[in-house]
Amino acid sequence: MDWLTVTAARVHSYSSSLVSDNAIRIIHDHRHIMASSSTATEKARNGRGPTPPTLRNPNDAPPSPSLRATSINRDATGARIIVVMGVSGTGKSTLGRALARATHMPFIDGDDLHPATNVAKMTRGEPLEDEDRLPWLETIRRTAVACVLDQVGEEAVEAADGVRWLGVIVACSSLKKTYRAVLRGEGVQTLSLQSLPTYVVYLKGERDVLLARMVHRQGHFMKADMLASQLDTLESPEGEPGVVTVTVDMSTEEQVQRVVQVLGGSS
Ligand SMILES: Nc1ncnc2c1ncn2[C@@H]1O[C@H](COP(=O)(O)OP(=O)(O)OP(=O)(O)O)[C@@H](O)[C@H]1O
Ligand SMILES: O=C(O)[C@H](O)[C@@H](O)[C@H](O)[C@H](O)CO
Repeated sequence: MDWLTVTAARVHSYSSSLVSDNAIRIIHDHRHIMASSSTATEKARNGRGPTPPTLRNPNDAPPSPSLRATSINRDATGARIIVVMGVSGTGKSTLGRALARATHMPFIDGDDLHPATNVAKMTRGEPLEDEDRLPWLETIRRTAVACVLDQVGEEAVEAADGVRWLGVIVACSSLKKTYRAVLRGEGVQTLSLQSLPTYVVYLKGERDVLLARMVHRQGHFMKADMLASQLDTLESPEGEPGVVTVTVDMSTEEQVQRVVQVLGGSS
């Protein structure tokens, strides 16, 4: 078995006990997306076709210092989770995807991990409560950790800012301080990586702007009349460690630039 297979098998066995099938699908989708984006970057850089990804056998000699700095080692040193948070309609999915493109990190949309019962409840216009959100938040943390484990030993692709970003971007409302604690790994049982550093990008916006966006948004289960409960539930993360605030009146590009400026290179 090569290292890729070992990694995939480990993630699968890890995931099967702690992470849903949907999460496994998302991780595998990311592998595909990352492979495509690496290929595109490679082609753009040297005008040639793709080169196979560099996969390291864990029994090989330790990597040179320069390689160690640009790949996730077996303890996932250098990797981090970046959570994009805010109430409904702030642009978490939009910014999360844009950040993933800019940094070549994989992206997990927390909405894709809601159990059907949560989606049904929100579709009926009923706000979620702590007991609905806590198991979902644990699933998000475990999926993010599994996604990082899946990258162990792989070289990160250099982003336009020259930084090789390691880890995963997650979009999740993360409305309360206790929810963010779960996303940071507090009290969540995982097989490893309890200390994977977690940063928060806070999308901050005024009610009127968000309401206008939600009213105009088509085909989404979360309707505009849910905004009030979202804002009532929100506990601002400002003042907590590792938080970058961006406002919803900034363009997505400006938001990406701000996050890259603050978090680029730090881990
Ligand atoms: N920076 C921005 N400027 C203007 N419009 C934006 C910006 N970011 C996102 N939008 C728009 O706002 C709407 C909500 O964006 P998005 O779905 O990404 O938000 P969200 O926080 O993920 O929402 P939800 O949590 O309800 O799924 C979309 O129509 C999107 O195109
Ligand atoms: O914590 C929550 O109440 C949920 O995460 C919501 O925020 C929705 O999932 C999201 O807004 C989708 O529209």
